[in-house]
Formats: sequence, structure tokens, C-alpha cells
Amino acid sequence: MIGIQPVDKIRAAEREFAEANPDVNLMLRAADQVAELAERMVPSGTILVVVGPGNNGGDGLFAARKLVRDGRRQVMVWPVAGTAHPQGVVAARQVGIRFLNDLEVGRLLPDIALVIDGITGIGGRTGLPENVHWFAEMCDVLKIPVLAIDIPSGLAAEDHHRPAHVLAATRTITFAAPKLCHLAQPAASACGDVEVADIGLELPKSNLRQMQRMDVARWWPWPTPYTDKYSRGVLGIDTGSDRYPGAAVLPVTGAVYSGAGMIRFTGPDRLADLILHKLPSVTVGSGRVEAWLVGCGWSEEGAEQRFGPILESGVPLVIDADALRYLPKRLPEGSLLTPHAGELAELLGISRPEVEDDPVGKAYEAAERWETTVLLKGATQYIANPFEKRVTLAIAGPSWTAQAGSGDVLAGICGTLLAAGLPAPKAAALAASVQAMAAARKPGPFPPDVVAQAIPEVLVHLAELADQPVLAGDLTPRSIAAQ
Ligand SMILES: NC(=O)C1=CN([C@@H]2O[C@H](COP(=O)(O)OP(=O)(O)OC[C@H]3O[C@@H](n4cnc5c(N)ncnc54)[C@H](OP(=O)(O)O)[C@@H]3O)[C@@H](O)[C@H]2O)[C@@H](O)CC1
Ligand SMILES: [K+]
Repeated sequence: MIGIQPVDKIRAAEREFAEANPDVNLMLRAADQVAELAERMVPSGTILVVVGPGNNGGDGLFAARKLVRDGRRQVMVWPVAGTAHPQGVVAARQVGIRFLNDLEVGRLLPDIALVIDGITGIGGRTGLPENVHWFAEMCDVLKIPVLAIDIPSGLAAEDHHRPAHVLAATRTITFAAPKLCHLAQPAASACGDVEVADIGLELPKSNLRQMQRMDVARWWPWPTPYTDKYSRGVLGIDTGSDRYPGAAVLPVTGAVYSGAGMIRFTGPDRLADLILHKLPSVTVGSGRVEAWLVGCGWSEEGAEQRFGPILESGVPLVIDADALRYLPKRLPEGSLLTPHAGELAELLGISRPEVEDDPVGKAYEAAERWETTVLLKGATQYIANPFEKRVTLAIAGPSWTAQAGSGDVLAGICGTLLAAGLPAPKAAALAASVQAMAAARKPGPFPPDVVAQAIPEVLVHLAELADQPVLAGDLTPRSIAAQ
């Protein structure tokens, strides 16, 4: 798990560090790492460092000096605001760096091997300074690699929006911890590969975090030699309708391919036949279950009647799609809501843009209101946990998963994990992450049920990471393997 830090915590940590270490210059530490990464990105060629008026520009100027001193290569600086970090300017001038004006930048740009973006960092507001718009467009057109210092200019650190004008980066080097803009879409799409550089700051635990592959490997409910289908978890699924028959099949597909011990399907009979045709291991009819998945493709007719008895069962529920319209005030303990932005807006009685403007806040608001876990689906998936008062971002997948039916499959994976006995926040974070990882293994317009079929491959790979060699298919006893 990696903590996402707000700007005020970064600044507070910087102040504490400065008080405790008056002899250490953090800006030089940051600049050195920028210069090292620039060297790795382009070992030769001219570098243009674009600097704004603040400390982000200071990092850029000291990085420029280091690049000249170490690499003896040509480095030029463009101070876009006219003024720039005074000590940084002196340092750059001392090593003979040439300062350019707008006209010179326009003329020399086609010969630049790398642009280093030091216009704005964590002090940046959304939106690129106007006099740089043409420059950002030219970098894009000329395909010049851009290394952003801390934050790609145009983005704001704690904002997931991507404005019309941004200096989009090939790589971003940020300090101490990632910020929301690095990980949440669409802003993250302007950051390129993000590297987090340690400059020695000590940060408190964050209540906004992102899942890592190792978390998925550690938390997955791996079967053991003592496991049977019941202890792996029996999941009841009541989904689909005549209008949406596929919404019966897709969640079951997600549940089967993520390893449910057993599935009892209780939706319409006609749909049971459809499911059995594709997935013969599914059983039909009611019985004991550890968790329920309800709501996908119910449409409105008869939804409330289907929901009532299942709510009374008292086991944890994954509540998706149409069932979200009929939420009681109190939900069975351990339940999980899986709305997309439109459904969350309806739940909260607000507009969809209001949810899209503040997905973290709105997911959390719903989680608090229903005292239950909420998985807000979308290009970035947020899991709001009201019990530990935090929000987790799932591992991100390729944008191909933005298609009808992905959410149904995801609900099925959530169901498997709830039935396995995992607490809802973990189940949701694992399910969304594993689906994204499966989609990354099958990049392209594969339908959601085919993406689900890649989950076993992902799990085998994760089993190796979790040091579960037997589950990864290696049945050789270790003592023999060692000989
Ligand atoms: N904290 C740390 O741990 C460390 C921090 N370090 C570095 O310091 C950076 C933060 O520096 P910072 O605070 O000086 O802010 P910075 O990002 O340079 O921008 C502020 C300037 O930009 C301007 N401006 C803003 N938005 C604008 C816009 N849309 N359009 C136009 N102008 C805009 C803004 O103007 P104003 O708001 O005053 O009008 C102000 O002049 C940080 O990202 C990292 O690189 C490292 O050196 C060491 C460790
Ligand atoms: K920057």
C-alpha cells in the first residue's frame, strides 16, 4: 500500500526536516535526483529546462547546473514568468547556462532532446500559464520527451482533473510520496511514468492510499490443502432479467474465474440455462450461502420483491446496479455497494458532475451515510472505508475496461471474495485491482467475460509473488527441487 499525501502534509514534513537538519538543502537533494533521471532518459543531446517563479523552478535551475557540471552537455533555461528562484538563477549562470526568451525557444525547440518541466509543482493551481500553451502543444506535436518535476505543470497536486492545457509528461519525478493527481484519472494520464524519489522527509500515515501488487498477493484468500468448496465460500447470485440476460451471466463469470468455492444462482430459470451452457459448475436454486450478489441487470420490474428476502438473510451482500435504488437504512454487516458515478449521484441525490468533481469525497459520504463500504467504479476505482476512515485507490487498468459488462464482472469478483470471508474493504480493493491486472494482460477490446478468463493467469503470477509455489503450478517438493 502506498500513501497518497496532501500538499499541507508534504509542506509540514519539509518544515520539520529543515528544523531538524538546518545544514541539509532539500532543494539540492531534489535537483540531484531530477538530473540523474534526466541523464537516464537522454544520455546525450541538448536539454531545455523550463522554470516558473517558485521553488519548482529552483529545483529545475539546480538540476540544470548539475547536468552541465556532470555531463558537460548543453543545457538551456527558459524562465517563463520572467523571474525565477534567485539563488537558482545565480547557480545556473555561474556554470554558463544560456537563458532564452520565447522567440529563441520557438526557434531552438526542434533540436531539444529533453524538456525538464519546472514551471509549477505542488504550489501549482489547475491550468497552465497562458504564455506556455503554445509550448505544450509544440512539445506534443514534436514528440519531445518531457520530464516533469514533482507535478506536470497545469495539474494541481490534489486534483484529479486534467485541464485543456497541460504540459504532459513522459515521466514525472515526485518527492517523498505520490499526490492524487499522479494516480487518479484523468490527471494521471498527463504524468507518464511516475517515480517517487526519497529526499528524506518523514510523512505521517495517510488515509488516502493506493493498492500495490504485493497487497493483492498478500491478501488474496489462497486455498490451502485443508480447503474445500464450502470453506472457500459459497456465493448466492441473483442477477439478470429478461431485459438484461447477459447481466446474469457476466457476474457469474467473474465469480467463477476468481475462484468462488461454489455458486448458487437463484435468478430467472431461463437465465440459469444460459449460465449453465457457459459455466456448468454453477448450481441452480437456493441453499446456504456466505454472501449474496444482487442487482446486476434486474431492471425495475420486481426488483424490490427479489431484494427483500435476500436482505433478510443477514449475510454480507454485494449490492450493484438496480438494487442500489432500494437500499434500506441499515444494511447487513459487511456489505458492499458498487455504484458507478451516475448511480452514486442518484444515491446521494446530487448530479453526476458533482460526483465526478469529487469522487473521493462523494464515495466517502455515501459510505458514512450507509455505514458500509462503497466501491465507486470508473477509470479510477475508489474504495471508501467508513470504519477505518480511509479511501483506497485500486490498481489501475487500461481504459479498454470502460465497456458495458465490466461492472457486472467486477461485482462477481467482489462476491467471491466476500463469500471467502474477507472484509468488504479488502474484497473490493482486491477485486477491482485483480480485474485491472487481468485487463492489462489482455490489452485490447476484449469483452469483459474474456478479461475475466485472464484472472487465473494473474492469480498464478501473484501466487509466485506471495511465495505460494504450489499454487503457481510447481508441484516439486522443495527438498528435491534444491538438489
Ligand atoms: N515541499 C517539499 O518538500 C519540497 C519542495 N520542493 C519543490 O518546491 C515545489 C513547490 O514550490 P512552491 O511552493 O514555491 O510552488 P511552485 O510549485 O513552484 O509554484 C508556485 C508559483 O507558481 C505560480 N503559479 C501557480 N499556479 C499557477 C498557474 N496555474 N499559472 C501561473 N502561475 C502559477 C504561483 O503564483 P501565485 O500563486 O503566487 O500567484 C507561484 O509563484 C515543489 O513542487 C518541489 O518541486 C523541493 O525543492 C524540495 C522539497
Ligand atoms: K513541474
